[in-house]
Amino acid sequence: LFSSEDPKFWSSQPSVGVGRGSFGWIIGTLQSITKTYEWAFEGYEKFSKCNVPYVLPSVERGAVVVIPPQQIMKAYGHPESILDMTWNLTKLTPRIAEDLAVGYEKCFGKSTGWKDVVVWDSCLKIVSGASNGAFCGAPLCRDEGFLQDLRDHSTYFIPGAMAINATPRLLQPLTGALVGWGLKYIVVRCLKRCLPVIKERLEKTAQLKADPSFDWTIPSDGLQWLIDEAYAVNNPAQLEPRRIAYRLLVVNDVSFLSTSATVQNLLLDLASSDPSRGYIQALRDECDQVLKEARGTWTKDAVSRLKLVDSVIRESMRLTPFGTFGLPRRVDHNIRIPQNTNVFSNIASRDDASRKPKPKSSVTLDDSFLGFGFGKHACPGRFFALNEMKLFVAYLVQHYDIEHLKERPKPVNVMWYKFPSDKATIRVRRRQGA
Ligand code: HEM
Repeated sequence: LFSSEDPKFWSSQPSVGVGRGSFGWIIGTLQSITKTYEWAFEGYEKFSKCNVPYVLPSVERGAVVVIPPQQIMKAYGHPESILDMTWNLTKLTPRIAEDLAVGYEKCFGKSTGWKDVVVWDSCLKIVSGASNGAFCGAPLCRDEGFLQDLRDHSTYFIPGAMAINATPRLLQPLTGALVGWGLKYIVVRCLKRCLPVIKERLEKTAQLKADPSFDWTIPSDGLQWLIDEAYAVNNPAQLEPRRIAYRLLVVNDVSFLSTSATVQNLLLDLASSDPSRGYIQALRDECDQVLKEARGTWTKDAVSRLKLVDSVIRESMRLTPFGTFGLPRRVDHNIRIPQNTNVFSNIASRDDASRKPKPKSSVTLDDSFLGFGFGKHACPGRFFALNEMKLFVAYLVQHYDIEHLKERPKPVNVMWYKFPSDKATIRVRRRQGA
């Protein structure tokens, strides 16, 4: 049950969610499936506000220590890397804008009459197409079968990992095998579609390297950068098509589910915002103005001028983060917390309004906004993600009207995750002349 071998440590710490008596921890661990969200607020009020760490039972990770916001800087260190794709946003931005438009037209339609759309499903479809425009380009990014396989892989992978973590250690080989078989089946489907494209890329790259006059324009996308990187390390094994395909899968797994979840929250926040505040119109005005100044084409510079859009994304991420807790780390030196203890940070319940923060971009990491994590392992894809999300918002407000939602559908809190409500719908219509 405990992730540390030192039961004395746990019983001596302030805690939330632990019942009384000998079975207190066991009951708490089971209750954590549905009560973690509630406990986050209790723990924040009782301990975090006074700068005191506390412990919490968790079915997925055993007992965890929750670090108070004041100690996050010290505990998590400083960021180390940003992804190569960030440096290439100049090339990628117009393509992402184009693929977003394709996705919107498929999911939200072109009719000026009102249409019901399922928010989560649409966000997954639009984001998977646009992200893969940057990751591997056409034809794969327009291959609906391949995109569906990628979506299946990511949506199976995360609950699968949670199921393995939540299983008692003795039974983990069994859950691991079950989850692994399911994933293997999806991987085979993905490979069937993408291996021929990867092999063709590799052949053309090799031909161009052997003969610089070979007539081929080198694509500018993540797949090509993976191939270039494989050449750069001078190890033929890295050029194995399957290995490259797995890397493409991993990039998709870490990226488009988080991006889709964030934009679906944003859509629901906008749709349910008080119409008299005019948020949507203000965003539309900013996007129209910036696009006009950029002479009708979305470039990296133009996107960087969308300040209001950026603030709206940051605020929506603050209001509904991807999880109640996050940034899991394992203690590897026995300092004041025993070795192997799991450490978490509270994301959902933070009293930032009282700190009067200055306006900051969503990609600026600070200890009062943990949407992209913090420290050494903060999200290296955040610049890419923000660029894509801003374009997502721009296309939405410039091309569609959104009917006001009286009540904002809530995410489903399971353990420390917030799963998007997959049935939530909104009504949209294409704007006249858009
Ligand atoms: C809105 C979209 C996204 C959100 C909210 C998000 C959030 C996060 C968070 C919270 C972490 C963990 C940070 C920590 O533990 O301190 C993370 C890690 C990571 N993210 Fe993202 N992410 C997003 C998009 C992306 C994209 C588009 C990519 C790649 C193209 C990406 C690649 C990664 C990678 C590789 C890591 C692991 C970093 C490490 O362990 O050092 N993410 N992300």
